[in-house]
Amino acid sequence: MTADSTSGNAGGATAPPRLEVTALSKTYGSGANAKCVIEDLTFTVNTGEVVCIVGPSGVGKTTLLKCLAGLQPATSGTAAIDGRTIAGPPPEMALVFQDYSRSLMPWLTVRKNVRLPLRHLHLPTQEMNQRIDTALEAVGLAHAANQYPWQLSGGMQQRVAIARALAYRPEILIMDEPFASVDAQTRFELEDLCLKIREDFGMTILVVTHDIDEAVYLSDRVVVLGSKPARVLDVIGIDLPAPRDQISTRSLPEFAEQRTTVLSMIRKPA
Ligand SMILES: Nc1ncnc2c1ncn2[C@@H]1O[C@H](COP(=O)(O)OP(=O)(O)OP(=O)(O)O)[C@@H](O)[C@H]1O
Repeated sequence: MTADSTSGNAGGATAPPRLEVTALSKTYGSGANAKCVIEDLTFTVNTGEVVCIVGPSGVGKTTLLKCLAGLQPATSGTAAIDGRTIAGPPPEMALVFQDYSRSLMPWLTVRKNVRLPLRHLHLPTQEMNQRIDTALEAVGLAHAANQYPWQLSGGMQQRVAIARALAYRPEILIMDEPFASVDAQTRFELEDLCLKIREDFGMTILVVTHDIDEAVYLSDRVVVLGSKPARVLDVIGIDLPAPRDQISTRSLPEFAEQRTTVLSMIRKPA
């Protein structure tokens, strides 16, 4: 099933999109050195949706995420939250990157790492502690609050990075290949954690991943990118029953069908 990339109404019949990317292009350099990395990208993410972006390696995902996070301007087109063009880091957004080992401070305990982004919110101490406790509880790391990142496994460190984003209570969570560096079992657990976060906190979640199965498992819709320059090939609605389950969902004939749809789209000659 293919959903129209501009209608974006999988999450509600008339609700406007939470995140709206419209004809977004990014060119680095100028003149003879100009390199168009992203061309005319248009897609939406609705409130409470999980949307995955898939595409070939080096497609320009970091470039796209930097534009969405307000860290660099688009060359043309817009990215907007609730209709407001993103011109700087949006306060309602948090990011989780793949490289958790570099995003955590090794000299701070888990608790202090999770507290880092909250310093700027000037919260009363009690509320700050409550947010940290709730976030650590949500990722199953309440017991590790006083340990240091280097005392934890890779999967646990990535949970700390996710807890840090959760404690900030973003309305929109953007994750860049967040589970790429962990073993298969941990990856499944973190995928389920992602779905649980959506249920528990009602977050809108955008995930970049190279893993087609992961994209189908997690998503309400999958945005398929073609490369050189990156452009939207299709937006595919994922029609699988909820709640999703690592064994039963992945065993469904519909899962295999949707996986094949996404894969053939990626492998189709440009
Ligand atoms: N600041 C920059 N100046 C010039 N070119 C850049 C810049 N940043 C990225 N690029 C180029 O844009 C292209 C896409 O890079 P980007 O990092 O966005 O891709 P990616 O999908 O994140 O890659 P990967 O999958 O390898 O992490 C690459 O060819 C890269 O060399």
